Amino acid sequence: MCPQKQWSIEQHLVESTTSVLHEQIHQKHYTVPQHSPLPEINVCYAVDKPTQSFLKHPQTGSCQNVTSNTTCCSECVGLGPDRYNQLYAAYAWMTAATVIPGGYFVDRVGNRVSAIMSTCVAWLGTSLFALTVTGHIRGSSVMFPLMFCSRLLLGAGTGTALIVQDRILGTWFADNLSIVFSINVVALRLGNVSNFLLTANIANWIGFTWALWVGAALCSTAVLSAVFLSVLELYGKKNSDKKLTSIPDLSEEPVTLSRQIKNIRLLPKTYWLLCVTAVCYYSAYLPVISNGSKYIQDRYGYSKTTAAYYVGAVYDVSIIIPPFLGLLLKKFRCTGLLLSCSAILTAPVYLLLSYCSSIHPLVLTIYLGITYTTFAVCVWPCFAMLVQPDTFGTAAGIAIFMQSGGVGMTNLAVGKIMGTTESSDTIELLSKYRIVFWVLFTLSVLSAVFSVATNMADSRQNKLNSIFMKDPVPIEINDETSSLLPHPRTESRTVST
Ligand SMILES: C[C@H](N)C(=O)N[C@@H](CCCCN)C(=O)O
Repeated sequence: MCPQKQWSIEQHLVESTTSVLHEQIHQKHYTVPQHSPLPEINVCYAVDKPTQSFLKHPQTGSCQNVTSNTTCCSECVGLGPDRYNQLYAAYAWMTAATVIPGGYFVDRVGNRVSAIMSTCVAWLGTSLFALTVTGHIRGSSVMFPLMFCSRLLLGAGTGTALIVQDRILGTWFADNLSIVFSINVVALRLGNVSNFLLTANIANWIGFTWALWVGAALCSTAVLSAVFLSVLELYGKKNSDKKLTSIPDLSEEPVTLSRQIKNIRLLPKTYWLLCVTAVCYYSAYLPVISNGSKYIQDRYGYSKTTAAYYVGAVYDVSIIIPPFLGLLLKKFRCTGLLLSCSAILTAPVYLLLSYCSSIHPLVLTIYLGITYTTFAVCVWPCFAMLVQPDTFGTAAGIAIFMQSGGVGMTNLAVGKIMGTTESSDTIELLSKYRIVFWVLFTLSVLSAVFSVATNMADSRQNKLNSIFMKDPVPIEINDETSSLLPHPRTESRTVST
């Protein structure tokens, strides 16, 4: 199945030598980035890969009583791996727990209030985390509980902020969904990459504590952006010559729970099929991002830095190609079809990573970057095309809740397969990786199947592929009391005044 090319020992030695050079150049660069919503929020992460060494290192505080043969880290706070990973879990599960009520909250109070409140909560979380490693709190018995609380706040804030972000794009740019969502993916990934380029270097330059405070200060730009956005939205709604949104202002009929429940029940089948498509895709893709660096070290023999650099290539691609994809979709208006193509073309990469060591891992990570980026640029605008803005928050909350649940379960499954302690036998280790890749491949195939089912379910109205629409139906933004408009939302729309 794969072109057979055995890497000789010499080749591995050459590779490991050059990777040492890489180490000098790219130290602390591409460790595994994590997904994050609003680009400004991205600097809100207090716990991320570049700072993990300061957090996990067992040695804490001053180094006076450290014996010569013990590594010392006066900056470190000594959480250890278990408590460090509890901070990640706190964030992930809080995001999942809050996105549904958060999405309803967004629909109820509108973009402006929810944008400001969600970014304030995230900023509070980041600031609290910085406080925990400052002064007398650092190393005290309350440090970790406060850290844990800060991660809960961050999870609640960023999860809701992600929904607000997409709702604003879907509300204000319904005529250019592909373009704006592709730019959004670029902003997200720029946030990831800049976060990993800056955080560790700042920590090394002015110390870990100050690095976290710099992060908290940068996170405040998310709040300032939300305030500026709110001013713009107010101005836009008062001065625009067309009704840009069907979202009721507070002065109009408020969004009620019963109305939202009715609207959710009225959501088309395509929405639910799209949710499953996204769940399966991200459940397969994200574990590769989080475990890819270690796998590349174990499977191909690269250094930690080189391996992380190769995994980071996924995000390099995500910074470059989205605008081109957005322009392509704007012209051909076949978002649903491209979604299926990306899902189908992603599936083989999991088996190639597992079985074809003769293919350079960088080739496969760049390939994954292209298919993932195409999928991300397509899937989120599809939600905006299927759901009206006044229900989008609740609907997006359900979608992200399902996605978080799927990703969480897949990560647990991967952990169970790999075992609590890493196998020292390479053959056994690689056979465990192979099982993992078969699980991810299966999820990816399911994602492709459900993406095709989504397009088939949409084929009557062609909301996702308006290129096939015979006579584009003008979108009438009628009174806000109606629930879901019968008309499909397409890239080209006519709105009533
Ligand atoms: C993991 C997180 N919930 C997520 O889905 N991240 C997506 C968000 C893309 C948002 C586009 N408006 C990603 O691909 O990073």
